[in-house]
Amino acid sequence: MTTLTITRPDDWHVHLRDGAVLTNTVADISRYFGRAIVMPNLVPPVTDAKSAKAYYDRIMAQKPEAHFTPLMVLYLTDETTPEDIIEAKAQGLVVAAKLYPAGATTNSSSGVTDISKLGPVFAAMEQTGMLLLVHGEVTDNDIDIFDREGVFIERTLRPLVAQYPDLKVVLEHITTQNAVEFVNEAGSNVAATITAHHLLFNRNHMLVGGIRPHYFCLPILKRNIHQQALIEAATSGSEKFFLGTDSAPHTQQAKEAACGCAGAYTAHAAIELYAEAFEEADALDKLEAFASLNGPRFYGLPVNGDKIILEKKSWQVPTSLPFGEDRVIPIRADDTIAWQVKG
Ligand SMILES: NC(=O)N[C@@H](CC(=O)O)C(=O)O
Ligand SMILES: [Zn+2]
Ligand SMILES: [Zn+2]
Repeated sequence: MTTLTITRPDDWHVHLRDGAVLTNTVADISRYFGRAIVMPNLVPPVTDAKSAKAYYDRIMAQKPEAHFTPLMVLYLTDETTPEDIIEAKAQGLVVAAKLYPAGATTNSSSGVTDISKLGPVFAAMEQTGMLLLVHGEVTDNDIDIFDREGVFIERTLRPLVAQYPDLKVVLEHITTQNAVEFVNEAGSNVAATITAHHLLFNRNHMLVGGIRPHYFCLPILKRNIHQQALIEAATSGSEKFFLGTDSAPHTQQAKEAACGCAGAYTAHAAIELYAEAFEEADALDKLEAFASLNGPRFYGLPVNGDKIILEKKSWQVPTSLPFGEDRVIPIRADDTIAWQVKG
């Protein structure tokens, strides 16, 4: 049987949500990931050291596998102060702060309305070495949803990166060739995460033969030339690109609705789906750097000290999975995945 042994990977972008569903999301994410950057877009959001500690404790109360550590993130709002950053950094659980342009995505109504007012906050992040994670989409009604990432890069991100050259910035869940080019051309302080679903799918998967709500996520799946650019970036060996699942569960009812929520659930089989994408690109030898080495290097954290083993052994994904009192439909539901993690 074909096997692949890699250093234990980390997930640099995941939504675990809160309440009863933590039982399911924490079990899935901690199965083999060493660490996960836990997104703060709860209602209300995680905005300071105190709420980050409380959320951290709720995650740890689920008794994740011993190899797992959640890394916490502050949600930037118009009210965030430099003191919030300094206090969170000193507390030690928070490693990054997240910029959601107001209204860009799920639970982003408290997001930032005027980025120019956050100057002192970005300066404090630069000084304390706290990373800035960015949901990179503009929200203007007149900008087409397929163009929102590209416009955000030119209008907001390029000037921001120029203004704060020492700020470490991760452009999250990139979906376009424009984003790949921007990150490649930027300094070593700029990196990006790429999801498994943006490597495996393009907008045809979501829209041909019927509308498939479980493929609907933000930033939205793009045309195949962009998918190809993401595959090339992830498998290029460049240290600037690393694994971030953006596994973002919503209940089956919330997805299969007249106005369905954005988000795809991949935490049930994350590294397995990435392995498929890398195998398809004939680049399995590049998976370890992308999944296990580049992320910690960029965050200034040690690489995990142990290994996991992937086996080429097809398995059937269930029709749905438990999600608190509800069900979540995972990516590849009722279909097979070619790889399995041993043990
Ligand atoms: N990716 C998504 O489609 N949804 C995420 C939010 C986000 O990461 O933008 C969610 O929280 O549901
Ligand atoms: Zn996002
Ligand atoms: Zn996300």
